[in-house]
Amino acid sequence: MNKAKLVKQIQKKKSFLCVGLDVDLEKIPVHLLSAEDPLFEFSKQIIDSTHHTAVAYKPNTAFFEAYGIKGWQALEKVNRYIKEYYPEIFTIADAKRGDIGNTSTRYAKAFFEDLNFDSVTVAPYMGRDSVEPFLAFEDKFTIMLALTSNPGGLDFQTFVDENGLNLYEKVLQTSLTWKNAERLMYVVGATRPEYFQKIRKIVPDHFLLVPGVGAQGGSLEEVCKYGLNKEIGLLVNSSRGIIYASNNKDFAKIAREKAEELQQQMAEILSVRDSQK
Ligand SMILES: O=c1ccn([C@@H]2O[C@H](COP(=O)(O)O)[C@@H](O)[C@H]2O)c(=O)[nH]1
Repeated sequence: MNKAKLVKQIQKKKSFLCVGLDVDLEKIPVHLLSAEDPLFEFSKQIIDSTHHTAVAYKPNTAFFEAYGIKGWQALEKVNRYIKEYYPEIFTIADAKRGDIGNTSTRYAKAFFEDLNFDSVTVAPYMGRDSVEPFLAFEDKFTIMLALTSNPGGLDFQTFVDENGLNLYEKVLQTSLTWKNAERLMYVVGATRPEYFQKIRKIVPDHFLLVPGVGAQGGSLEEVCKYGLNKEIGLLVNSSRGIIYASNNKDFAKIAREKAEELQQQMAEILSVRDSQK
């Protein structure tokens, strides 16, 4: 998918919601455990009940990989289902890959060609040659970790160098010099709203994937204050806050209500912003 299609969908739905599919068999409603493929069945019902509110789905691959071959098959089925029934929706394999060049090429092929995701998350720690193989794929996006939402995110990412630059700033600045840098997006945690203004100065035009709203306590309003750009430029993710809002038979209905709540807050923020233009 290209950026123009993503932006068009965001404007049409008045939403920049990404629903995270962190499918844990210990958390899904018990009646689904007897389904032939519970990982897929749960994901499918969540997708069918939230697709009108969401512009992206983000299966976290760990939750599928944990179930071995069956998990990989379910992951492939989930992406294929979205592509078949809701082709306008952007898909993110949250896999946090990255390795020496020839290995990264194989990871990129796995997620972009074999599994056909629109994007994959990548850790930047191994540098240019570990990320550029992902960027070689046209109409695919590489979402690089910049400033993560977890408490340990500050262990290294805010380390300051001799020029006074935080590590996450160095990562952002350096990545802009890489080939096909326009195919980058960046992960910035919703739990770090005080950093968004600085980050937007370095990457004013790139999309930011923002996890941490909902279960991790991040605030949508705070993120939007400096995170929004002229094309909206945000994909705000919520996983547990939507998909596990109920673990009874009504889980899909409740997930829909939670997703609608977030989408309505987004529409409201966009309408206030438009009225101030
Ligand atoms: O900095 C990061 C990077 C990735 N994640 C992932 O996003 C979701 C968040 O789930 P919630 O249930 O909405 O908290 C999950 O898959 C994480 O692995 C992140 O949280 N922070």
